[in-house]
Amino acid sequence: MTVAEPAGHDRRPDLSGPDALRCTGLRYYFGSTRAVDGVDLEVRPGEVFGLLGPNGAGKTTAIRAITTLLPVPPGMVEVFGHDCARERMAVRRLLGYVPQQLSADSGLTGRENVALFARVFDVPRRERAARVAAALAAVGLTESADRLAGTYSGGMVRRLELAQALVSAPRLLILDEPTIGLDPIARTSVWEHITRVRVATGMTVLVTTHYMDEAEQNCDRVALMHRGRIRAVGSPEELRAGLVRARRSTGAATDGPPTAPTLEDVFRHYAGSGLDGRESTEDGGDFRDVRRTRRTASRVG
Ligand SMILES: Nc1ncnc2c1ncn2[C@@H]1O[C@H](COP(=O)(O)OP(=O)(O)OP(=O)(O)O)[C@@H](O)[C@H]1O
Repeated sequence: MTVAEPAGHDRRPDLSGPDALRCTGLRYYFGSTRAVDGVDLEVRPGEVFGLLGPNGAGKTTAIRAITTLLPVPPGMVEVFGHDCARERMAVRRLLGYVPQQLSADSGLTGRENVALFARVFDVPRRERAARVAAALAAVGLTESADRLAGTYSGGMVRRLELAQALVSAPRLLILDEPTIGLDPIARTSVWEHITRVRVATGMTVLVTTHYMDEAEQNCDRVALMHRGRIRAVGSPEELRAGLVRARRSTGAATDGPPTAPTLEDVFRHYAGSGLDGRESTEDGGDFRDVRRTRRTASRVG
């Protein structure tokens, strides 16, 4: 597969260089609401890293700080060694960002949507057409490239937005809930394309989700976030093994036949509530999901 990338782009991640992302005591408060409350995080070059948490955990706020859309003091966020506060433009050039709010224009074709991003991100004029075509091919939209985005299905719109983010050949691709509101087949398809692009380019991927099954299947490591704080970090296997050890040490695993813990169990252990936000639905978790799904539907329809 040919994926849009600059000449000389090394497909293997440089593990000797700085972390793809480093957050040190990252904080962001909206008035008295501590949306992000002292987050330390390292994402290694080339990994797919999942930020997991229920509605309101602080994932989007953290992502907006990382993408320089919210101002944070120097020293809190670095992308490939560049400080988000001091070197904002350098950081932006390294990032591809697919926000939760849908960003494709339904009145433009798929190709025009991606071309717009190529212009905004200063892809050299003579490379643009080839890079746009390669980004569309990377997400399986070549056949539909000249149709209006307003005629696309929800999964196709999400893939189009992925192509928009890929056309500038980012080193760190950030996806905020990339599969929210999609049916299981479309979710699988979006993930297949993310994985193929990652393998083809060696880019680092940071993704937020509250779908545990997606995190289990697609992330090398995950951070469990709850009420603005990171409660645990590791590969899904490490986190599950840690819970088995914790249960053994407290004697909790001795009753009945052993059951392999899920990431949901791990999250409950560290956060005291489920990743599905069941305990937080009273403050609107379900409503926000419905609202988001509607937003997706209205853009697609
Ligand atoms: N613009 C804002 N003004 C005030 N409070 C906000 C704002 N944006 C987010 N918050 C609050 O900050 C907290 C974290 O919200 P955030 O959207 O970062 O969580 P999240 O984990 O991304 O949730 P979701 O999965 O629902 O998007 C919540 O309590 C939320 O109500």
